[in-house]
Amino acid sequence: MAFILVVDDEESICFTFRLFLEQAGYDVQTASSCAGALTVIDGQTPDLIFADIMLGGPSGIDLLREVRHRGLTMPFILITGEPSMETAVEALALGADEYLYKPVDKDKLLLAAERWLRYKYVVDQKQRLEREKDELRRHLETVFNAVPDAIVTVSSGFTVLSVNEACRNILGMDTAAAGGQPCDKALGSAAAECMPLLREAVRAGHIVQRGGVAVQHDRGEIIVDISAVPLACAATATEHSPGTDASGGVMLIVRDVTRLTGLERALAAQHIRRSMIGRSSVMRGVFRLVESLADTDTTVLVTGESGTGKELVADALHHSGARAQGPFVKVNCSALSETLLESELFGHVRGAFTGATKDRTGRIQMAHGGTLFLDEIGDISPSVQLKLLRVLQEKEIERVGEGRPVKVDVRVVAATNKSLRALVARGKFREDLYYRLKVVEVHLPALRERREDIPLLAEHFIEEFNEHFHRRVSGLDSSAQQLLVQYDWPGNVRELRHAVEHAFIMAGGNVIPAAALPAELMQSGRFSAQSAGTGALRHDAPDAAAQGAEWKQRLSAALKETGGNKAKAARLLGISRQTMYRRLRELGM
Ligand SMILES: Nc1ncnc2c1ncn2[C@@H]1O[C@H](COP(=O)(O)OP(=O)(O)OP(=O)(O)O)[C@@H](O)[C@H]1O
Repeated sequence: MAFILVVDDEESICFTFRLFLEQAGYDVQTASSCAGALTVIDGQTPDLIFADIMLGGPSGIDLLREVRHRGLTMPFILITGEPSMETAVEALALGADEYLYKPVDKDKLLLAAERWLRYKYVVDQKQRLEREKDELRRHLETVFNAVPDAIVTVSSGFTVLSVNEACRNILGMDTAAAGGQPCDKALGSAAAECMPLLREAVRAGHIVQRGGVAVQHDRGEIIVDISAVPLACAATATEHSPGTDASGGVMLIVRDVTRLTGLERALAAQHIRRSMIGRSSVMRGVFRLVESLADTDTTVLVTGESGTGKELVADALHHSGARAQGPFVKVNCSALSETLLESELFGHVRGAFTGATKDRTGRIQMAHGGTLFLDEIGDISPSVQLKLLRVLQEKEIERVGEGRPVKVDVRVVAATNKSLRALVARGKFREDLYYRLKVVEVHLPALRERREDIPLLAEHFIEEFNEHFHRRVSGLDSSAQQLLVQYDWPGNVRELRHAVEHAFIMAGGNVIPAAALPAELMQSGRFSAQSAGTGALRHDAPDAAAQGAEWKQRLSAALKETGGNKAKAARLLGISRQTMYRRLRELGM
């Protein structure tokens, strides 16, 4: 409720004014002198004052002067019985809002009260909004200066409007002098990287970003992510809305990611070393090479015998590099016929050939923004070779049956266990494609060339199986380890993994004995070449009985594991079904 003070030395006026105003719903106090009025004001600030000029002592004008002197801005209405030009002028000059002549009737009084209280409400609201706006501006300024990213607002004519504190550290800017300067001058050495993005954002009217940009700085080189955001875009937070009017200027945001990049590199290296096991110097060299290639877009050819980990290398190159967020698409080139491979890789349009009932996106296009892994690349036909060459040279594809090329952004990693050089020599593989693929070659050595990695790999697989089968196998006994290290591993790490899985399942206890290993390994050790070939037991050997018992144990374990399924048990033991039946017969099982 509005509070009104009425000041008059005539008691009857105070009484009637109070009556009329209270009836209209106002809270009213009266005073008969200037001093009395000031006592009321000290207790509670009125929203409106009506004061007679003549108060029989200090006048209403003195009261007005004191009120304004105290910085109070409420409407002040002077009332006089003897209007004079001079007092009216003085009153208005001192800040009186209205000058009323007696007699003041009810309507005149209420009209004045209502008008001036409404005016006061509007003025109060405006002042409150301005205070809030000031507070918000101060708050934003604090945030603007506290954010760790360098922020520069730039007019559409590329003049610096404002900069925050972080610009000093990240861009080496003189933040006090930057406002009003041409942007390229204020940005100094960062201008070469930032200006094209600012221009593009103004031109296109949408956010333009670039990551991992190296900027020279007095602290040396730093790596930054740069975004240029049209201010209209920032205001409406409509990211990537093409066509936004950028005439309001652009905001440049520069984030120092030097430390982050270092951490990412360390994480990437960790990823590679965790997924790929090996301590031999040759494998350490492979890891170093893979780490250094992860962040590049270079085409990589991974070579090595089957099972040496070529796919793991492709996977590590993708997942520890800049394309990790993009797709990793694998194509096994030897698994498909020429036509199928072509449409699998490049896609096709409906009706391109019999059976092409609808449009299909090829794997290369699916890998856009990521990595395409072409396994068994040595097996592709001459026509696919030619098309692939175009992908590597032009970075574009053409779907089968469509004459229109489409741009693609893929990193190609190819793998082969064949000698592409020999295929080139025999005219089976295009030389130009060979060199395009082999920009960098990662060669994986056969397992027999790095026997020191075998115990480590076996341990790694046992841990994996422990987790998978919920067991606690602690490792291999020394003879089993010896067998693993001596064996030649024609199937390389894949074969080792299968052998350890086999032994893990066969072994009843917590330590894996040599007897639990697959037949081929046993044969390479204690069984004769003849038995290795036929799978027959050597009853003439001095330890035939022991071997028989061992086999009995292995066969029962395998049958138990497979729920009595002999075919599966034979597979588990690495022997043919016929051998399995023969052994069961021989051992009376
Ligand atoms: N260094 C390694 N550390 C751990 N596991 C490995 C390593 N190398 C290979 N492997 C494992 O061996 C198996 C075969 O690996 P991968 O498929 O990568 O080989 P490849 O060379 O691509 O084989 P292929 O030529 O037959 O396609 C996989 O189970 C893989 O996890």
